[in-house]
Amino acid sequence: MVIEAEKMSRKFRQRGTTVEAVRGIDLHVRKGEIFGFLGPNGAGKTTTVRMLATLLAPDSGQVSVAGCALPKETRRARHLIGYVGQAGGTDDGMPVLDNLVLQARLNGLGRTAAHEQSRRTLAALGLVDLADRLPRSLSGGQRRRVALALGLVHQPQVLFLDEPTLGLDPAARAVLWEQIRALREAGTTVFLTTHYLEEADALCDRVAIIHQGRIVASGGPAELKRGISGDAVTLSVGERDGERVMAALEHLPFVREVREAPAGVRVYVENGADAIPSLVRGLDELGVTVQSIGLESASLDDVFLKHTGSSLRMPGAAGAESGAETSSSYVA
Ligand SMILES: Nc1ncnc2c1ncn2[C@@H]1O[C@H](COP(=O)(O)OP(=O)(O)OP(=O)(O)O)[C@@H](O)[C@H]1O
Repeated sequence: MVIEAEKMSRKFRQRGTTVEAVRGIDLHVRKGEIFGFLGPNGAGKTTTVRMLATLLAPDSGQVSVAGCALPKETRRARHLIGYVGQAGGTDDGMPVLDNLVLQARLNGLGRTAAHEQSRRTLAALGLVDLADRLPRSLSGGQRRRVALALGLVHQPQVLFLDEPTLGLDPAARAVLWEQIRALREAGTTVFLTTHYLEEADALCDRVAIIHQGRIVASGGPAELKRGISGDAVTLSVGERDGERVMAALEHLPFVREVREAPAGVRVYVENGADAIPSLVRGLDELGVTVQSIGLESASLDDVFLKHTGSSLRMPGAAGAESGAETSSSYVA
């Protein structure tokens, strides 16, 4: 394992109150995989990634990264890992190339090696044209790619990325995903935090889901979704009828589970297409009008929902995103 954490915890004390940001988590990340750490705002993602990247000391627990036991071997570990925080870490008053050279020098490379490695990294990420630009003049997507270059310039074995695509449009996000996949092909282990379900699903070999400082599920995205199995049918029935509908549908023999959803209910069944006519008939008998019906395969959000009781997709929630997963909707 390239990253191992056992019972890692961290509290913060602020103005007389204590926040248990990370509550005794275990992590095992294999060499050469993209490992996603998925959770909503405030779940403990940044605190965890900063502890693994030697930037914050845990209160308790055992941590080893790239074969270095922390905190004992922090200095050695720092040469073997790269870290890209949410702020990106660029010096805005310095051209992109100089930023990289400085970063390489800080990581112990000599002057010539630092220049060579900086140019090589810019070329690998398609950033050669930006070498003389100041970071503040770049687009959001370009800045993220420069931040990635800074994390990579000393050729780390393990790269930590804290919300690498936060706020980027889908096209810029897709470019970064390709670059992160290319790192995996080259043997780099990538540990990234995200609150985008789609990102965890599409990019990561394995994920851990964190909620209120605890890991509630972990495994490959497909494996986690198989644990849910079947389809999810979303029925919009208006808030007034939600509870009555839940009670009625729970009793149907082919229904595995019913949960509250925005403006309606979400029903878990083996085969959604087969179930929809019976669900609509059942509601019709109750005198409930169905405004719309959505059919999806179980998603990582369903995994999140199962383990936490809330959805990352609820309106206004951290992970809410539109059109992230393929779904078909019918208006009844
Ligand atoms: N330096 C600090 N002082 C006090 N509380 C902190 C500090 N850092 C984090 N916290 C608290 O710890 C909890 C976890 O925060 P953390 O930043 O790790 O979450 P996160 O999952 O990364 O969230 P986000 O997606 O918003 O970045 C939150 O309640 C946060 O307010």
